[in-house]
Amino acid sequence: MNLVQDHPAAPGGPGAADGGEGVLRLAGVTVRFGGITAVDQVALDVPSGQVVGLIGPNGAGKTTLLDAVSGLRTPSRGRILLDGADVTARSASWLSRHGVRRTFQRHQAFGWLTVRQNVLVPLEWRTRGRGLLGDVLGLPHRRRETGALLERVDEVIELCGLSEVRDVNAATLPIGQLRLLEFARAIVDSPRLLLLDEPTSGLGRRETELLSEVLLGLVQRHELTVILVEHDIDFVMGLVDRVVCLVQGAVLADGTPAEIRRNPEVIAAYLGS
Ligand SMILES: Nc1ncnc2c1ncn2[C@@H]1O[C@H](COP(=O)(O)OP(=O)(O)OP(=O)(O)O)[C@@H](O)[C@H]1O
Repeated sequence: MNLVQDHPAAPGGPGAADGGEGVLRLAGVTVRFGGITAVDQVALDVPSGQVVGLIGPNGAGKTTLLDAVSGLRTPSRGRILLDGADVTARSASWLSRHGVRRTFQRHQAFGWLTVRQNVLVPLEWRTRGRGLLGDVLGLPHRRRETGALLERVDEVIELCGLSEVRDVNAATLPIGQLRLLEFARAIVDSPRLLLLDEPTSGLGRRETELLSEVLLGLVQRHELTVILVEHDIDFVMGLVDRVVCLVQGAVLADGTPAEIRRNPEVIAAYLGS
């Protein structure tokens, strides 16, 4: 089974609506919480295979923007297009089945499941509700399908340096391995668009390097499109093609890492001298 980016396309097909050519297009996306405008008319086109760093001070709206793109929060105004199709009102589960996967600042692993079982969970939908763990004991053709999914799970566990703790309950893992598990869960179903919310927080230097290597490998091999929210500026700048700086919900600057590093407004608002 080829799990690499074989998600159903968004209805309308690639580029079908509005002439959208990028994987993701944000048009005037605004998210309000009562009187607070957390995201303010953000417009962004992200082409396939691009790695975008989303930076900005605390409270700038970075996580809220990821929430909107991943379907956890419906924008108050504006539109979100995926492969040219309007997905503004789509649910998080619909978007995840169509290749939009994410991590969270606080990991979402199930503590009572092993690492392997945790990494299986995002693949459950591919069994059409039959129950993946139950399939292991099922009919021969089901066992073959399930075998391919388990192979993929073990491949990702190894890629993320978690093989030694594969059968350990997640609750007993240190924070660094929990973050890597969160990352493994986000990539196991071969997303087209990967949204990472501060993936290096809690990681040691070696783990950060590992994450960076795995991410670069995925981007190079599979044209994975990534939006990365991160405060570790060296990590961001070394990894991304493009940096977008948000301040008070709005885009302050958008450019290459080198352009952003020397942008006086970004330096004043966030980077410092
Ligand atoms: N559920 C909510 N209800 C009300 N206000 C919220 C909610 N979530 C976020 N906010 C507000 O929206 C603004 C943007 O918050 P958000 O968490 O998106 O910022 P951020 O850039 O991700 O910050 P950080 O770098 O600290 O994670 C902040 O003013 C925050 O207090």
